[in-house]
Amino acid sequence: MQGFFVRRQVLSYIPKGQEDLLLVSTSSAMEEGKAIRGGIPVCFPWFGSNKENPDGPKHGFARLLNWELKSTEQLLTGATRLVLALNDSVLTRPWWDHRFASELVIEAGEELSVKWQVKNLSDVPVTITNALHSYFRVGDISQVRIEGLTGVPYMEEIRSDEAFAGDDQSIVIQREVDRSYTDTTATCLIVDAALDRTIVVKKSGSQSTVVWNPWADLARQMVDLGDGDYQHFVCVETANVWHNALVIEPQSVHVMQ
Ligand SMILES: O=P(O)(O)OC[C@H]1O[C@@H](O)[C@H](O)[C@@H](O)[C@@H]1O
Repeated sequence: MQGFFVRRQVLSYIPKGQEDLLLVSTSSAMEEGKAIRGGIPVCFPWFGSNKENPDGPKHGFARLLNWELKSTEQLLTGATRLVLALNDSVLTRPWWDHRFASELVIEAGEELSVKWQVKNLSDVPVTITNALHSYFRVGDISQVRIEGLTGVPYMEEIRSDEAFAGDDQSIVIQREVDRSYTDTTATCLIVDAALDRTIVVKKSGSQSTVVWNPWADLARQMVDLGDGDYQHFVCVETANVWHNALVIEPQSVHVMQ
């Protein structure tokens, strides 16, 4: 196994003898203040646009700022553990005027584990939406099947403001897909025929799963996505969105993994 991280997120995780589990576009920005197009960005304290503060950055500020590296450790299992921290500061309060302490615990060994937690240090309850916005690498998007979301209702903003009833089959992506599945804690499987592997996405502390691929037209308009990149990833995101937004009481912690 090999792993690569920046002080914001995981970039890469290469299981022994396999292709990288994740994709980062070669056209991605890498400087602080700009989102990284790939790996596992953290969306917090809101997912998508912030309706109360439309000038706030899309998907929140956590993916734009460098976090503090708190520790690195080699575990007895041989895995590597990194702990990153992001607290409220003069950089975050203009966007979201709440006090918080957040940690990202990354363990890369036989499996990759990403645990994100946030403590509300304000004296009022706060409402957040969030996501671990994983870009999973696939051999060929048109040969991918996503299992685990059969029958789960979803929102698909590009088609309607109304919720869709769940599909009765596993998901196949043949056009732009931007779906927020709600009220689901299910494990998902990304069955990748071209790379002959199945990625198992387990989660906890998450009631929503977002599935996104921009497909060719939207991908062409994205300056930070290289030609043909859309064919080689699918985002299956561990999230809390729409009516699954979280209310965190003062001094309480929410953990999502
Ligand atoms: O371009 P961004 O801000 O990284 O967002 C990428 C996509 O992220 C997905 O999670 C959203 O559901 C999409 O609506 C969005 O387009």
